[in-house]
Amino acid sequence: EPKKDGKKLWAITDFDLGRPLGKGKFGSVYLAREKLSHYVVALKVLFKSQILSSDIEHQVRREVEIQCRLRHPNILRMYGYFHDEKRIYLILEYAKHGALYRLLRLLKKFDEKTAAIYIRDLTKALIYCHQKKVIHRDLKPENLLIGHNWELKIADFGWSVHSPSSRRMTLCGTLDYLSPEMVDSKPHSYAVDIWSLGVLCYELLVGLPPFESTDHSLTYKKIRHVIIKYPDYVSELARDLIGKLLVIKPEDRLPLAKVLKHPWIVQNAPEGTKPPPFDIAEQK
Ligand SMILES: Clc1ccc(CN2CCN(c3c(Br)cnc4[nH]c(-c5ccc(CN6CCOCC6)cc5)nc34)CC2)cc1
Repeated sequence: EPKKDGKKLWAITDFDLGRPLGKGKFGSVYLAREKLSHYVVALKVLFKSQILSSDIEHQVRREVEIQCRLRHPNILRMYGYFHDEKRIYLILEYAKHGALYRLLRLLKKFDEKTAAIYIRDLTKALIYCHQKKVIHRDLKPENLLIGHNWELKIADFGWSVHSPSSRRMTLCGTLDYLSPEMVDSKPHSYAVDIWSLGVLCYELLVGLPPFESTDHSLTYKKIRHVIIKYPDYVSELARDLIGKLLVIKPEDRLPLAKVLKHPWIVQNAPEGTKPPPFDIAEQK
């Protein structure tokens, strides 16, 4: 079979294509099965024309080079990639239970034990990323998928970069997860992922991100001054952890290693506890 420096050269003819799993601006993701092994994957198909016209070729290249190198139970695997005349194909791990934001919308919010297990696992994945000098920069429920054991997987490294970076990012996604230094387009580092972890922790417990508001300038203001309101059901320990992550000065944010030792995590997500299964009805 065709090979290039030892690696198998994939082609679309190696796969049976299944149902679309979702559509994005630059392409779609399909369920797919490798013909010989019957291995099920998610095939992200991107259109070269769209990528070139939106000048995000460097972003796609970085997504591939970064995600192919990362091997962690809480990071979605990229097994390989190939292209033809019109399209680029990314061969990704298939996450059986879809995106976390869908589960969050269905359940409204998670109990403190479930949220703590998710935050514990994401913290471990971020420690691994930072050791590999990768900043994710876009941690939010839309980019978190759920595997067959209900474990969280960080996906979509399209916005990740090698640290340190001051790349201006065109604000296309939600502002809710932007850290103060990114809002002010200052050079940013690993600490932006620690900030996002704090935003995510709040959103898992409350169902809405902490700085959400109708108009952008108000969201920016709330981020810059860390204006947070907690519903009374959020425990003191959870508030304490979130308060140590959502800190203006990047260097003052709680280091990831200390997150794993925080009493809210230790008490609610002791080592070995696994995420609960959810019997979400298969809505057609
Ligand atoms: Cl170019 C582009 C196109 C689309 C998207 C948005 N998604 C990004 C994540 N995609 C998935 C990836 Br990558 C890997 N594994 C997946 N698994 C799923 C998935 C799995 C199951 C469902 C349906 N279930 C219905 C019942 O409840 C549970 C969910 C829906 C989606 N989506 C993905 C799906 C598409 C991002 C970029």
